[in-house]
Amino acid sequence: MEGSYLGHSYKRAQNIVLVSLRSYLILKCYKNMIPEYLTLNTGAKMPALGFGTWTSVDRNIVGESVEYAILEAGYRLIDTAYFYECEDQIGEALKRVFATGKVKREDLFITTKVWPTFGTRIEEGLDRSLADFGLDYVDLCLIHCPVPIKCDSPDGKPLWPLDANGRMIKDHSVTHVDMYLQLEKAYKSGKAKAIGISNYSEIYIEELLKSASVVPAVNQIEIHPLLPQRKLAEYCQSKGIALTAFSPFGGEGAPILKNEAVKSIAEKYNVTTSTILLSFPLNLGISTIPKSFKKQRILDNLKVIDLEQEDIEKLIAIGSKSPVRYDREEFGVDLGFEDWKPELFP
Ligand SMILES: NC(=O)C1=CN([C@@H]2O[C@H](COP(=O)(O)OP(=O)(O)OC[C@H]3O[C@@H](n4cnc5c(N)ncnc54)[C@H](OP(=O)(O)O)[C@@H]3O)[C@@H](O)[C@H]2O)C=CC1
Ligand SMILES: O=C1Nc2ccccc2C1=O
Repeated sequence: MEGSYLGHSYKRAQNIVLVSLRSYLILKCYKNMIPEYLTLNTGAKMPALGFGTWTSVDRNIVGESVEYAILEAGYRLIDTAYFYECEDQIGEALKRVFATGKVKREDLFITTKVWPTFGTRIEEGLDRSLADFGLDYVDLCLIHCPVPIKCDSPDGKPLWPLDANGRMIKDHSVTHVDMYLQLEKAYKSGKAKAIGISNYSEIYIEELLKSASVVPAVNQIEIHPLLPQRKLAEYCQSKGIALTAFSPFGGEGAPILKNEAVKSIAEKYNVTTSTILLSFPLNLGISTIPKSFKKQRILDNLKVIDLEQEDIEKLIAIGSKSPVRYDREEFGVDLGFEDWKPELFP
């Protein structure tokens, strides 16, 4: 009796172990569908989900938000730019983070962007960011956008010089290809472990690749269900250029969180709409960098899930016919995006 009882409990234990092992393996495969990192064409691993830092409303709390995001929430990628005018605050935050001894420089992936008022002095633009950070290298440095902007002052300001007609003043003495070739020098000097581009459409990338000796590691562009940019994304991926989706919620005020079609997919999975919007690029192998300076949202924005193929397709369909671009800055040139509508940029 005792023997059979022991035998029974042994079998039960064995079953429990087998079932647990099977669940673990299923869960492991399931979890693995969303990448934790993207491997760049340099071989470096870039965290797939990072922390955005651009704001026009609450710049005074960028530093403390970055500190919280790294130390309390566990973000390891910080996305910033000279244009955001907060890199000094981020530098101070990084010093506080390193002083805890819990996170080291090599645990973090810092992305910055050189603003094109430094069109003829790209390396100097990067040096200014490095000085503000108090770092001797960044993990990724991007040309912020492919339109050189006129500037005569050492600090690259004004960032958005306008002529008497309110048009942004371009610098015709330099091309977007020249800007990138200067960035290649910074890469070769080790100040940027990887280099890339931002706001580049296919036509600009084609031109760039004819002269570049270093294929951009990343193109950072606006991507979300209302602007899926599938053709550009697939083109970049075919060239070994990883993508980062900016404005995953549609930018300030997070307008896409109110989209009914996205909401109904969130209901199906019993998750928040923000989880769906962040899971969307990740399920397509695209990294993303949501911005929030609110503690609970900083934590919430780490929640992502695997989406079924039919839902990924539903999300792509939302903006495929009539894409909506929220980042509508007027550079005075056609940036060559498929959804470009001149009337949006009068
Ligand atoms: N390369 C480029 O040209 C560009 C790059 N970027 C980068 O991409 C990052 C992200 O894009 P961004 O334009 O900031 O916009 P996002 O799409 O990340 O949206 C930010 C807005 O969403 C709100 N928000 C964040 N999380 C939540 C949540 N869980 N629930 C409700 N609201 C939320 C934020 O408010 P709150 O802070 O109050 O939570 C803020 O108003 C930028 O910060 C920047 O680093 C952005 C634009 C252009
Ligand atoms: O995050 C950003 N917000 C912006 C607004 C205008 C131009 C560039 C950017 C960014 O990179």
